[in-house]
Amino acid sequence: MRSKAELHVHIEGTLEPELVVELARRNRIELPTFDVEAIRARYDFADLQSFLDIYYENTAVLRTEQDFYDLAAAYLGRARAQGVRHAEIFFDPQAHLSRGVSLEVVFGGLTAAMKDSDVSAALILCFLRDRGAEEAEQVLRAALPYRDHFIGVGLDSAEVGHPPSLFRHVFDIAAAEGLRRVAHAGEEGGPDYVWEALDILRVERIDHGIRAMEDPRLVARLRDERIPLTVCPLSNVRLRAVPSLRDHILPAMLDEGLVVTVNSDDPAYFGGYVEDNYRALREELGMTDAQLDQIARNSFDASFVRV
Ligand SMILES: Nc1ncnc2[nH]cnc12
Ligand SMILES: [Zn+2]
Repeated sequence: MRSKAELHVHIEGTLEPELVVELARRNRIELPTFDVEAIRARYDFADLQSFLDIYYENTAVLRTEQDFYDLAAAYLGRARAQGVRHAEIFFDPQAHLSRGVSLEVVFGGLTAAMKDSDVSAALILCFLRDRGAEEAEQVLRAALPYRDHFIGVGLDSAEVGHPPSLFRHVFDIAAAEGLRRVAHAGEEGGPDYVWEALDILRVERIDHGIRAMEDPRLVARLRDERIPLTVCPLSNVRLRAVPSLRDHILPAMLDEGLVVTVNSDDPAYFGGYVEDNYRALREELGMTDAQLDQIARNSFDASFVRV
């Protein structure tokens, strides 16, 4: 199996139904069902928002440092089995702060699991764009005492209607703190969101970015500046950003000379971890070993931490 880095995975998106049930029992939280197959049966999504509704609902079972430890330890173990040598992991502090779970608990559990793993790992703090720029700035300021625990900031959650330009100021603060910058753009939103992420937020990677392919000038910019794109093929299929894997634009992105990487996004929800994405590209899209080798090399070139 190829060694690879994973650059686009949300730790909350690695919460498998089995762990949802275990943590709900441990924390005495009521669930609509304790049947893991019934939970999984709900994972039939019409679009990004219908997924996010369930994703945030399930995070309610994460309460204690031990819960965050168990979540990250489970992901790192699975990632290791899929050839991941290094992971740059997103987390959504607002999804926890809003439930009364402190940053100390979140950072404590995640970083302890990272220390105990032999997979190299780093955290990227994501702002929930649908909660606005003011709250994003509050979260960043609250997280600065934990500055040593994360390497960068990102922008996720419901894309359309929440353009990157709204977050200029908080990304400026992050840059001044020496934090790396990424943003989800061009997943459901158009190429204009990718332009804004580059020009206004000064991001160093684009998360998803598949719709950038609609704008030849943007494709040229991404190629010329070697801006990496963290593409998530199984996610795009499950969230209906593309009709099927066979229709995915990823091979064309590679042909354009873009620095494409392949990632799992929210593997507990989308039917596979990162190697499962590589395998699907080979089996369903007929991508060659040489193409997949290039993608794996790109993942190390595009990572913020050298391994
Ligand atoms: N694919 C995705 N897009 C936007 N926000 C997310 N949060 C978790 N997964 C996401
Ligand atoms: Zn994502």
